[in-house]
Amino acid sequence: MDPKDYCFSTQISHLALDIGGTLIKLVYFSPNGDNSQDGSIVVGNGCSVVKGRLCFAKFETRKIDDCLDFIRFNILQHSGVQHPNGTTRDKFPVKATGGGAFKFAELFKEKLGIVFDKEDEMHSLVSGVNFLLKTVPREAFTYLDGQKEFVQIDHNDLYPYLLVNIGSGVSMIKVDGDGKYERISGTSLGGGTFLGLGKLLTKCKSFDELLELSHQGNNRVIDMLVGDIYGGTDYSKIGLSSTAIASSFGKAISDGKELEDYQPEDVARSLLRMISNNIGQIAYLNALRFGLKRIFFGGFFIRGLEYTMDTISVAVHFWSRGEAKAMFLRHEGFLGALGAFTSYKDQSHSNDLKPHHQAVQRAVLKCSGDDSFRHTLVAANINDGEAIECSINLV
Ligand SMILES: Nc1ncnc2c1ncn2[C@@H]1O[C@H](COP(=O)(O)OP(=O)(O)O)[C@@H](O)[C@H]1O
Ligand SMILES: CC(C)(COP(=O)(O)O)[C@@H](O)C(=O)NCCC(=O)O
Repeated sequence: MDPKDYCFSTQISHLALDIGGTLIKLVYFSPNGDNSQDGSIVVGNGCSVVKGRLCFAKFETRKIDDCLDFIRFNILQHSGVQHPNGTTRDKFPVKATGGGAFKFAELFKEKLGIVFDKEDEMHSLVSGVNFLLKTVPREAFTYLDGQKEFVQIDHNDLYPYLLVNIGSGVSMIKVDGDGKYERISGTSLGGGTFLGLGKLLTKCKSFDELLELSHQGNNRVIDMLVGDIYGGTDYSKIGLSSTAIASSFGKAISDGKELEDYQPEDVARSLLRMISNNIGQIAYLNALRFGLKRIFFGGFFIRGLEYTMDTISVAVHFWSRGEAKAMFLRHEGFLGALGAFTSYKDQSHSNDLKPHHQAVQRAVLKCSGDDSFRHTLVAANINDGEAIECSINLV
């Protein structure tokens, strides 16, 4: 990882982590160098506004030591919170969500002197999506037939919607407003299944390698199509074309082949299609249960991959007969971390802390066009989303 890809122009003042089953996601605020001396501009009511960027990074959970090093060297020491000898000089409030906020709490305390301020995972996911949809322009888009189209979000007509977060596993949450939500379903066949089965079946070592393989593959070599069963014709009476998948991996039962006889790229393609299709279908069924027309898909499984988004969109479109719409998010993998970040506003104010360690107290991540601050989106490390220019209020 090259430090130049991250935002370290000045001290990092706020950090939120989402520690999941597969990946650790980080969102941190890097104030601009052009703020006044203490990094802030006073705007009245004892409130100061700091301009800067929300930056994003991710690590594999199994390589948690890399994440600890990153935080130690690039955030704590860089911000003067920790001496190079490891002693911690200041309190640095860190928001944490995901299962790892519990599992690794002791480790972070022991290695970095950080005590997590824990936020609920579902709550954070919902806060993250609402924040993105309400404040970041051109965040949500549809993807169908190779066409990406940004969706204009009407703030007065945002709810209800279904959020489908595809991480290691999949959570489906009906969202009715800010902090108003219910987890209505889920499935254990998620991104972890794709990666886990993919590693076993293709011997590839990483998610990126598996995706790369899937690009080159042809799922029809392994999937049993309707046409394979119906002698090349459609089953039009029930609306199934001859090219529709009748049974994922179904050809493998009759080909008399071993795993080695299949090309790994075809296996990867079939697997990606199976997982994406299945999630699209379960999502649609849950949307139907509650009469929801809009479905937002998040989680790092999607990774902006056209084939994945197309498969999910087609599944939703097909099963809902065009009634429901699948939508995707540019910061798809950072929903939980962003949600945890926005929860800084709930913290109580402490006068003892330096400005850059103060709690963010108002509802206060302003990126939208209707305030006086510029909100250009800045390209950053393409693997880790895009930095978001914004300002935060310190009270
Ligand atoms: N670089 C990567 N390494 C591992 N898995 C990745 C990577 N990029 C995307 N993924 C996919 O994203 C999934 C994890 O998504 P994420 O939303 O971070 O879930 P979690 O919170 O459970 O870690 C993985 O199971 C895998 O399918
Ligand atoms: C347990 C989890 C919320 C953890 O979140 P994750 O780390 O997978 O993002 C998620 O894996 C999940 O919802 N699994 C599906 C369980 C089920 O409903 O069958």
